[in-house]
Amino acid sequence: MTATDDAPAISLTDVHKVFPASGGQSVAALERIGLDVRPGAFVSLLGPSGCGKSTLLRIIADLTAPTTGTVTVGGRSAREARLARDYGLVFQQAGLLDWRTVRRNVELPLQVGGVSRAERRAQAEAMLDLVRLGDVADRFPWQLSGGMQQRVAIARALACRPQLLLMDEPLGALDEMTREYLQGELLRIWRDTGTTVVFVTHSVSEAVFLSTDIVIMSPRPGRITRRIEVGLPQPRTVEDRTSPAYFETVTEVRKALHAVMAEEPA
Ligand SMILES: Nc1ncnc2c1ncn2[C@@H]1O[C@H](COP(=O)(O)OP(=O)(O)OP(=O)(O)O)[C@@H](O)[C@H]1O
Repeated sequence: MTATDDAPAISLTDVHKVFPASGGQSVAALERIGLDVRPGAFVSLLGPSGCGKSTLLRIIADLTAPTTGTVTVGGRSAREARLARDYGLVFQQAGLLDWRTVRRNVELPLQVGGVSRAERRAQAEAMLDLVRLGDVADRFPWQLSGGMQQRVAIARALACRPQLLLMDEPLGALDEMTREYLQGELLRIWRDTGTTVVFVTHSVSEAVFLSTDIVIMSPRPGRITRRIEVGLPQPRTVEDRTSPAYFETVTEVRKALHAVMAEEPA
């Protein structure tokens, strides 16, 4: 489970992804992607619909193979990292099993990995405490709010103590208040665990509040056009959302996105 000490958490070199499309055509979903992510970073992928954010995340997770190019996760191939359960995944929908209690949902990846009953119970409880849901461990997912379900999904993704957390619009389906609350919670969990995070979002304000780095992408073909380091102080708090530095960064990111949109054919 240990990565090579000074290896980047993720490294992509000259990654291309072409999907077949109807009528014998093809879609260049990603072109010439080069990206290094340092351990402990919180990197957001931001860009208009269809620029390849999810495809990039899926390639890092080894759920999709790149057409060409190389991907390493913690110094090993994406496949080796997947087999070593070196990352956790969270999607927009929590995807919990309704017939299993919250605790047994969090235990599932440990059970699949052959971890003993006592150990997986202890680990699930630690993760539920981390997301502050220890008191609902014996309930079923359908008895929880959408925000609580997403917190269970985060606990499940962290159950194997991965070095990397890959999140595809994990807060996208939640109402604004719950979303803001969970952004704060996510920052706390990121600090407590030291996990590297790659986070797909459409929200500029969310990306600025959460990230150490924002990667801006453009579509057709999907490319990285800019990387913006977010210099806001850590640890961030709700008050940071009203600071001049926060608004300056939001404006900078918005301008970078507008530049991408301006290149789009009408
Ligand atoms: N399995 C697939 N087969 C064919 N084309 C695909 C497939 N998956 C993605 N694509 C195409 O690749 C491009 C990038 O898609 P992707 O879902 O990665 O973009 P995205 O930036 O995540 O979009 P959104 O913000 O709308 O979720 C799009 O043109 C999409 O239609």
